[in-house]
Amino acid sequence: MNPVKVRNVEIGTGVPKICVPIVGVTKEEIIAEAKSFGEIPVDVVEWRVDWFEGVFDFAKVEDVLKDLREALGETPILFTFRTSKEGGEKAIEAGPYAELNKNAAKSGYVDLVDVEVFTGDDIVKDIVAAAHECGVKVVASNHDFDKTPAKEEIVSRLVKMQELGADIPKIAVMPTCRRDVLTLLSATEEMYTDYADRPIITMSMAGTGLISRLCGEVFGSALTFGAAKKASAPGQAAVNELNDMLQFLHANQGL
Ligand SMILES: O=C1C[C@@](O)(C(=O)O)C[C@@H](O)[C@@H]1O
Repeated sequence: MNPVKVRNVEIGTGVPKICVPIVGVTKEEIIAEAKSFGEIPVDVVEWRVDWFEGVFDFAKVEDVLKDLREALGETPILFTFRTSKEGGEKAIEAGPYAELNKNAAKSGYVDLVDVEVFTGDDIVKDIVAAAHECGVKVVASNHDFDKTPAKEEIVSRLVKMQELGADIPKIAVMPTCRRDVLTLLSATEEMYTDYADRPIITMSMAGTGLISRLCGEVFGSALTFGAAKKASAPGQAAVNELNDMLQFLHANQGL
């Protein structure tokens, strides 16, 4: 297992890292939210740029990124355009999607970019190469907001992300019953133990799946999303409580 180091944060060792999403619409909202993070335990900030009103004008995106970087100091920034196909706010064609992510990586303001693995293998490889050229890490992702695929399917998607060169494979799935949560955890354990040579991120969404956002240290998920103001997906707990739970589980691993 090779941890991924972004700024001063090591993803893949010890307590799962906490990522807090920003889902503001205007520049003012986005920067105000970033400035409010001073007191809370945040390892990584995700800017969900698909919520931003100026997302299709890169000059506006870069203008926000510059101020975000200033507001966040050394906290790593994960740049994410979540497409409407995978639960995000807006649709985008593959070409502009690739351009946006490559421009974000080139801007020098972001540390990680999220790339949806089902955008297409060639485009994913192209974004990965461009990001790596700028020293930016890639989180490959996949989301199913309706159901939980079979364990073998979850593992094979995570393996595919790894093969395409992503630094951190990630999958979020919706449980339709309690057993689905076990399927996600079992897939996580299998990927972590048998296939992964890098950190992975997994979660089962909504209240039923919340347990999966707490126990990553046991089953092998290296990072978990918590909410500061507004959650970006169902099942994200408040970040202070989330941190307490992670610390509790970590402190008692030696029992
Ligand atoms: O991929 C993810 C995970 C997520 O969907 C969640 O369930 O916490 C939240 C998104 O903002 C993020 O990009």
